[in-house]
Amino acid sequence: MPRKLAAGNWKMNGTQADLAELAAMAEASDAEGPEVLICPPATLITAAAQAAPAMAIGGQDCHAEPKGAFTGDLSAAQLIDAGATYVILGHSERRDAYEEGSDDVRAKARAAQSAGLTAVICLGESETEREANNTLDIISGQLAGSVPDAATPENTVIAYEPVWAIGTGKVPSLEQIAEVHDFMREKLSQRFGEEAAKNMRLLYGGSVKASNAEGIFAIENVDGALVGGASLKAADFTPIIKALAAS
Ligand SMILES: O=C[C@H](O)COP(=O)(O)O
Repeated sequence: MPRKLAAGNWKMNGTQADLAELAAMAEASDAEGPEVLICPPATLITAAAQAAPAMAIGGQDCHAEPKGAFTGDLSAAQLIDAGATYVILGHSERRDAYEEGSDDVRAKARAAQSAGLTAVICLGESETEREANNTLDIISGQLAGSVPDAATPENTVIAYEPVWAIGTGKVPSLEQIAEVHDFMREKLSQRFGEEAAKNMRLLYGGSVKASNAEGIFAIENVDGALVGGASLKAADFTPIIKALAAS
């Protein structure tokens, strides 16, 4: 069984003053428990890595090219240089706002993995797609299109994040989460083999809170969570880490 992962995505939130939260979160991280990852804004990666050496630190995006004239972008090697070991790719906020398609996500994931980062590749259906009963088709397409052929349990984590559940307080039923996670595990198994698929961590993301974490973590193919709003404060994130440790 892979080591579980409690991941926090701070999105465009946080300044130096918020690093104090990391120290409190780090107290809930221990070598026996789940791995804890925080992906702060890029401006805080180095300081976060120094402030919380027991936790993993990640970026929220990277460019597919290793360097060049890409104003405002960051390469995978630059994230590593700053102290990151993970990078979130294909988050729906980037798929939507920057029109990133699965081909773009796969190219970025290849660059990240080649540089030595673990890519947290996000997928998820919109509310319209869910209502039209297209969820599994969407997941299948995004999984096939976004995950590089060189994916391994070490360099890849998959995060299922229904777009309609992000920041809304709406959460799929436990049966709906289980259905998608079982489906992803099976698809990964067909492509990468049973052993690799079993060890590739599958996270659920979308309005995870202390109050719903226990139920979500009890689902067989959920290996952790990608948490947005509830990862900003130790008081909110620590109970989620503890629920994962207890699952
Ligand atoms: O990356 C995290 C997700 O977008 C979930 O965000 P949320 O926990 O605020 O719903």
